[in-house]
Amino acid sequence: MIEVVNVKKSFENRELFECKNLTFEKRGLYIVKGPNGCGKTTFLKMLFGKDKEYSGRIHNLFKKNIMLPQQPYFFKGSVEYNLALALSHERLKSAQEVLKMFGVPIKANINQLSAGQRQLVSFLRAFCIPSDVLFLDEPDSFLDKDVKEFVYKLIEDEAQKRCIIVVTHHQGAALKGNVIRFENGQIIKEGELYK
Ligand SMILES: Nc1ncnc2c1ncn2[C@@H]1O[C@H](COP(=O)(O)OP(=O)(O)OP(=O)(O)O)[C@@H](O)[C@H]1O
Repeated sequence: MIEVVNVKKSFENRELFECKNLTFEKRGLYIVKGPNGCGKTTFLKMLFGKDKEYSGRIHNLFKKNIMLPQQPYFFKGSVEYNLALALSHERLKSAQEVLKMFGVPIKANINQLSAGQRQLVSFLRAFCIPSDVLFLDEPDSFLDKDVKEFVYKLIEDEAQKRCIIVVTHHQGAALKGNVIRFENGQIIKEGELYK
Protein backbone atom coordinates (compact mmCIF):
# COMPACT_ATOMS: atom_id res chain seq x y z
CA MET A 1 0.00 0.00 0.00
CA ILE A 2 1.07 3.60 -0.63
CA GLU A 3 -0.41 6.49 1.32
CA VAL A 4 -0.03 10.06 0.11
CA VAL A 5 -0.94 12.79 2.61
CA ASN A 6 -0.77 16.55 2.08
CA VAL A 7 2.02 16.37 -0.48
CA LYS A 8 3.20 19.48 -2.30
CA LYS A 9 5.81 19.43 -5.04
CA SER A 10 7.72 22.49 -6.25
CA PHE A 11 10.65 23.11 -8.55
CA GLU A 12 12.63 26.29 -7.89
CA ASN A 13 9.78 27.93 -5.93
CA ARG A 14 7.23 27.06 -8.64
CA GLU A 15 4.51 24.90 -7.14
CA LEU A 16 3.84 22.05 -9.55
CA PHE A 17 1.06 20.15 -7.81
CA GLU A 18 -0.57 19.21 -4.56
CA CYS A 19 -2.05 15.90 -3.47
CA LYS A 20 -4.12 16.06 -0.31
CA ASN A 21 -5.01 12.43 0.10
CA LEU A 22 -4.58 9.32 -1.99
CA THR A 23 -4.19 5.62 -1.28
CA PHE A 24 -2.86 2.93 -3.59
CA GLU A 25 -4.02 -0.50 -2.42
CA LYS A 26 -2.19 -3.81 -2.48
CA ARG A 27 -3.86 -4.81 -5.74
CA GLY A 28 -5.45 -2.79 -8.52
CA LEU A 29 -4.79 -0.65 -11.54
CA TYR A 30 -4.25 3.11 -11.16
CA ILE A 31 -4.10 5.23 -14.30
CA VAL A 32 -2.45 8.64 -13.92
CA LYS A 33 -3.67 11.17 -16.50
CA GLY A 34 -3.14 14.84 -17.19
CA PRO A 35 -1.74 17.30 -19.75
CA ASN A 36 1.94 17.55 -20.77
CA GLY A 37 4.14 18.97 -18.05
CA CYS A 38 1.59 18.72 -15.22
CA GLY A 39 3.92 16.46 -13.23
CA LYS A 40 2.88 12.84 -13.93
CA THR A 41 6.42 11.49 -14.27
CA THR A 42 7.55 13.51 -11.26
CA PHE A 43 4.69 12.09 -9.17
CA LEU A 44 5.55 8.53 -10.26
CA LYS A 45 9.19 9.05 -9.22
CA MET A 46 8.02 10.36 -5.84
CA LEU A 47 5.81 7.31 -5.26
CA PHE A 48 8.69 5.05 -6.34
CA GLY A 49 11.02 6.81 -3.89
CA LYS A 50 13.46 8.22 -6.44
CA ASP A 51 12.41 11.84 -5.85
CA LYS A 52 12.30 12.72 -2.16
CA GLU A 53 12.16 16.52 -2.49
CA TYR A 54 8.62 17.42 -1.43
CA SER A 55 6.61 18.48 1.58
CA GLY A 56 4.05 16.17 3.19
CA ARG A 57 4.15 12.42 3.50
CA ILE A 58 4.40 9.49 1.10
CA HIS A 59 4.37 6.18 2.90
CA ASN A 60 5.26 3.34 0.53
CA LEU A 61 4.83 0.00 2.28
CA PHE A 62 5.56 -2.13 -0.78
CA LYS A 63 8.74 -4.16 -0.43
CA LYS A 64 9.66 -4.80 -4.04
CA ASN A 65 9.14 -1.81 -6.36
CA ILE A 66 9.81 -1.98 -10.11
CA MET A 67 9.71 0.98 -12.49
CA LEU A 68 9.54 1.23 -16.27
CA PRO A 69 10.90 4.74 -16.93
CA GLN A 70 9.82 6.93 -19.84
CA GLN A 71 13.25 6.48 -21.44
CA PRO A 72 14.42 2.98 -20.55
CA TYR A 73 18.09 2.12 -20.46
CA PHE A 74 19.54 -0.75 -22.50
CA PHE A 75 22.95 -2.38 -22.38
CA LYS A 76 24.93 -2.89 -25.58
CA GLY A 77 24.00 -6.26 -27.04
CA SER A 78 21.04 -8.29 -28.20
CA VAL A 79 17.42 -8.18 -27.12
CA GLU A 80 17.92 -11.56 -25.48
CA TYR A 81 20.99 -10.36 -23.57
CA ASN A 82 19.12 -7.35 -22.20
CA LEU A 83 16.22 -9.51 -21.05
CA ALA A 84 18.49 -12.20 -19.57
CA LEU A 85 20.18 -9.61 -17.36
CA ALA A 86 16.86 -8.93 -15.62
CA LEU A 87 14.83 -12.12 -15.88
CA SER A 88 15.01 -15.71 -14.66
CA HIS A 89 15.10 -18.45 -17.32
CA GLU A 90 11.37 -19.13 -17.09
CA ARG A 91 10.33 -15.48 -17.25
CA LEU A 92 12.73 -14.87 -20.10
CA LYS A 93 10.95 -17.60 -22.03
CA SER A 94 7.53 -15.97 -21.46
CA ALA A 95 8.88 -12.61 -22.64
CA GLN A 96 10.41 -14.26 -25.71
CA GLU A 97 7.08 -15.87 -26.62
CA VAL A 98 5.40 -12.47 -26.67
CA LEU A 99 8.20 -10.97 -28.76
CA LYS A 100 7.96 -13.87 -31.20
CA MET A 101 4.20 -13.33 -31.48
CA PHE A 102 4.81 -9.74 -32.60
CA GLY A 103 7.79 -10.57 -34.84
CA VAL A 104 10.51 -8.95 -32.69
CA PRO A 105 13.83 -10.72 -33.39
CA ILE A 106 15.38 -11.60 -30.04
CA LYS A 107 18.86 -12.21 -31.45
CA ALA A 108 18.97 -8.74 -33.01
CA ASN A 109 21.01 -5.95 -31.51
CA ILE A 110 18.76 -3.83 -29.31
CA ASN A 111 19.78 -0.68 -31.23
CA GLN A 112 18.52 -2.14 -34.50
CA LEU A 113 14.92 -2.35 -33.30
CA SER A 114 12.26 0.23 -34.06
CA ALA A 115 11.04 2.52 -31.28
CA GLY A 116 7.85 0.47 -30.84
CA GLN A 117 9.78 -2.82 -30.74
CA ARG A 118 12.17 -1.41 -28.11
CA GLN A 119 9.21 -0.18 -26.11
CA LEU A 120 7.70 -3.67 -26.07
CA VAL A 121 11.05 -5.17 -24.96
CA SER A 122 11.45 -2.65 -22.13
CA PHE A 123 7.85 -3.16 -21.05
CA LEU A 124 8.28 -6.96 -20.91
CA ARG A 125 11.59 -6.64 -19.07
CA ALA A 126 9.90 -4.62 -16.29
CA PHE A 127 6.59 -6.50 -16.35
CA CYS A 128 8.13 -9.98 -16.06
CA ILE A 129 10.12 -9.20 -12.92
CA PRO A 130 8.10 -10.25 -9.86
CA SER A 131 7.23 -7.22 -7.69
CA ASP A 132 4.69 -5.92 -5.19
CA VAL A 133 4.15 -2.74 -7.16
CA LEU A 134 4.89 -1.90 -10.77
CA PHE A 135 5.25 1.69 -11.99
CA LEU A 136 4.83 2.14 -15.75
CA ASP A 137 5.63 5.51 -17.31
CA GLU A 138 3.89 5.56 -20.69
CA PRO A 139 4.25 1.85 -21.49
CA ASP A 140 2.09 2.39 -24.61
CA SER A 141 4.40 4.88 -26.41
CA PHE A 142 5.01 3.99 -30.07
CA LEU A 143 2.98 0.76 -29.86
CA ASP A 144 0.64 -0.28 -32.70
CA LYS A 145 -3.03 -0.81 -31.90
CA ASP A 146 -2.82 -4.62 -31.66
CA VAL A 147 0.32 -4.60 -29.50
CA LYS A 148 -1.22 -1.90 -27.32
CA GLU A 149 -4.38 -3.95 -26.83
CA PHE A 150 -2.30 -6.99 -25.90
CA VAL A 151 -0.21 -4.99 -23.41
CA TYR A 152 -3.31 -3.40 -21.87
CA LYS A 153 -4.87 -6.83 -21.35
CA LEU A 154 -1.69 -8.08 -19.65
CA ILE A 155 -1.67 -5.04 -17.37
CA GLU A 156 -5.38 -5.34 -16.49
CA ASP A 157 -5.12 -9.06 -15.69
CA GLU A 158 -1.94 -8.63 -13.68
CA ALA A 159 -3.46 -5.80 -11.62
CA GLN A 160 -5.69 -8.39 -9.98
CA LYS A 161 -2.54 -9.79 -8.37
CA ARG A 162 -0.44 -6.70 -7.64
CA CYS A 163 -0.58 -2.92 -7.61
CA ILE A 164 0.13 -1.31 -10.99
CA ILE A 165 0.40 2.46 -11.44
CA VAL A 166 0.46 3.65 -15.05
CA VAL A 167 1.10 7.08 -16.52
CA THR A 168 -0.54 7.44 -19.91
CA HIS A 169 -1.48 10.12 -22.43
CA HIS A 170 -3.90 7.87 -24.16
CA GLN A 171 -7.40 9.35 -24.28
CA GLY A 172 -10.70 7.54 -24.53
CA ALA A 173 -11.67 3.98 -23.64
CA ALA A 174 -8.49 2.01 -23.26
CA LEU A 175 -7.05 0.80 -19.98
CA LYS A 176 -9.70 0.20 -17.36
CA GLY A 177 -8.92 1.07 -13.77
CA ASN A 178 -8.96 3.81 -11.12
CA VAL A 179 -8.23 7.12 -12.82
CA ILE A 180 -5.97 9.58 -10.98
CA ARG A 181 -6.24 12.96 -12.63
CA PHE A 182 -4.18 16.15 -12.50
CA GLU A 183 -6.60 19.09 -12.45
CA ASN A 184 -5.63 22.70 -11.79
CA GLY A 185 -2.56 21.67 -9.81
CA GLN A 186 -4.45 19.12 -7.71
CA ILE A 187 -4.15 15.35 -7.96
CA ILE A 188 -7.48 13.65 -7.41
CA LYS A 189 -8.99 10.23 -7.85
CA GLU A 190 -11.77 10.37 -10.42
CA GLY A 191 -15.17 10.12 -8.79
CA GLU A 192 -13.96 11.78 -5.59
CA LEU A 193 -14.40 15.46 -4.73
CA TYR A 194 -11.56 17.73 -3.63
CA LYS A 195 -11.07 17.15 0.08
N1 LIG B 1 14.60 18.23 -12.08
C1 LIG B 1 13.79 19.21 -12.47
N2 LIG B 1 14.08 20.51 -12.22
C2 LIG B 1 13.24 21.50 -12.59
N3 LIG B 1 12.05 21.30 -13.20
C3 LIG B 1 11.72 20.03 -13.47
C4 LIG B 1 12.55 18.92 -13.12
N4 LIG B 1 11.93 17.76 -13.50
C5 LIG B 1 10.77 18.14 -14.07
N5 LIG B 1 10.64 19.49 -14.05
C6 LIG B 1 9.50 20.25 -14.56
O1 LIG B 1 8.32 19.79 -13.94
C7 LIG B 1 7.25 19.79 -14.86
C8 LIG B 1 6.58 18.42 -14.87
O2 LIG B 1 7.44 17.48 -15.51
P1 LIG B 1 6.98 15.96 -15.70
O3 LIG B 1 7.99 15.30 -16.56
O4 LIG B 1 6.72 15.36 -14.36
O5 LIG B 1 5.59 16.15 -16.46
P2 LIG B 1 4.65 15.09 -17.18
O6 LIG B 1 3.25 15.38 -16.74
O7 LIG B 1 5.15 13.71 -16.96
O8 LIG B 1 4.85 15.52 -18.69
P3 LIG B 1 4.68 14.70 -20.08
O9 LIG B 1 3.23 14.36 -20.19
O10 LIG B 1 5.08 15.70 -21.10
O11 LIG B 1 5.58 13.50 -20.03
C9 LIG B 1 7.80 20.25 -16.19
O12 LIG B 1 7.53 21.60 -16.37
C10 LIG B 1 9.28 20.01 -16.04
O13 LIG B 1 10.03 20.91 -16.80
